[in-house]
Amino acid sequence: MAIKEAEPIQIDVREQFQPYFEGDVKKVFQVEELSLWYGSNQALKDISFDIKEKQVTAIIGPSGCGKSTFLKTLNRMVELNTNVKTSGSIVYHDIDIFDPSVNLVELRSAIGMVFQKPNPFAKSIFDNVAFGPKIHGVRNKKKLKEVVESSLKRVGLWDEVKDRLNESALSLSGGQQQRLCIARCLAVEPEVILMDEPTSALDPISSAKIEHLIEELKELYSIVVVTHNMQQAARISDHTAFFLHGELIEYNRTDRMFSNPQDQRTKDYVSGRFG
Ligand SMILES: Nc1ncnc2c1ncn2[C@@H]1O[C@H](COP(=O)(O)OP(=O)(O)OP(=O)(O)O)[C@@H](O)[C@H]1O
Repeated sequence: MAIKEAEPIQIDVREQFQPYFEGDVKKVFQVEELSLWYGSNQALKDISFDIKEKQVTAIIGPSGCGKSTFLKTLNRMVELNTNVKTSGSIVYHDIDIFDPSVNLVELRSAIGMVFQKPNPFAKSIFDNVAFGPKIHGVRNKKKLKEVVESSLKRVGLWDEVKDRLNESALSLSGGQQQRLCIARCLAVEPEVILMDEPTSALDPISSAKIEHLIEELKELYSIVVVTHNMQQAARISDHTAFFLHGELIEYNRTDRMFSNPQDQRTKDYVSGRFG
């Protein structure tokens, strides 16, 4: 009788030890020696780190340390301020975003942004979401309706607003307005979403909804979120970057950053000793 060869046992080591296999997570941004000045005031100093694809990266640090500036540099919105100068590079996939050939409208739709204070346009709920696609040339009404519906569904707002799409967006609650702003951002099919303290103007229940949404969205998008709230960073992010006085002090997996920070200044900040 022929002896049957034993089937090799398939153990997916990567799955079991996922957290230790970070090397093959793709990068969406490679930030190299980035510095930025507003006039003569240097707000970012020699920042270098990679931002991973389809993960949530939190930017933390005390007020004035350069978090928002860094975030707005990732899609060059910071240049809407006058007298901004940068050095170093940010490579988005394989494109240097500072290259003069980069189309800023395209860059900013690929890398969308959501702000601290919900800022819907004084237009209907429908028109807020349809705005971006219209600007990008979508004229077909059926297509626009589809985009509006799918974007509102993705942020969990559809059931709440489907019967009042023509009402003003300003009639929504703060938390609903923030989800609408996220839907507006998703409607132009970005790849990256930058969020600048997206819950700090919201009540705890609305904040929890946004946090939950961020967790869902990272399946499809790379998310970079500035937050003052350390518990929030610990809850929602995979990686955390700690900034201080315009410098990147430490960048690590969030669990390690909070359980075993390498730099004394990070230790002090995450334990609430300053900031
Ligand atoms: N438009 C601007 N013009 C000149 N200086 C600016 C401008 N925006 C920010 N700065 C300066 O750049 C530095 C970093 O500011 P930034 O807003 O990025 O910090 P932050 O960490 O996001 O602060 P916060 O948590 O208070 O929002 C600060 O010194 C700030 O005064």
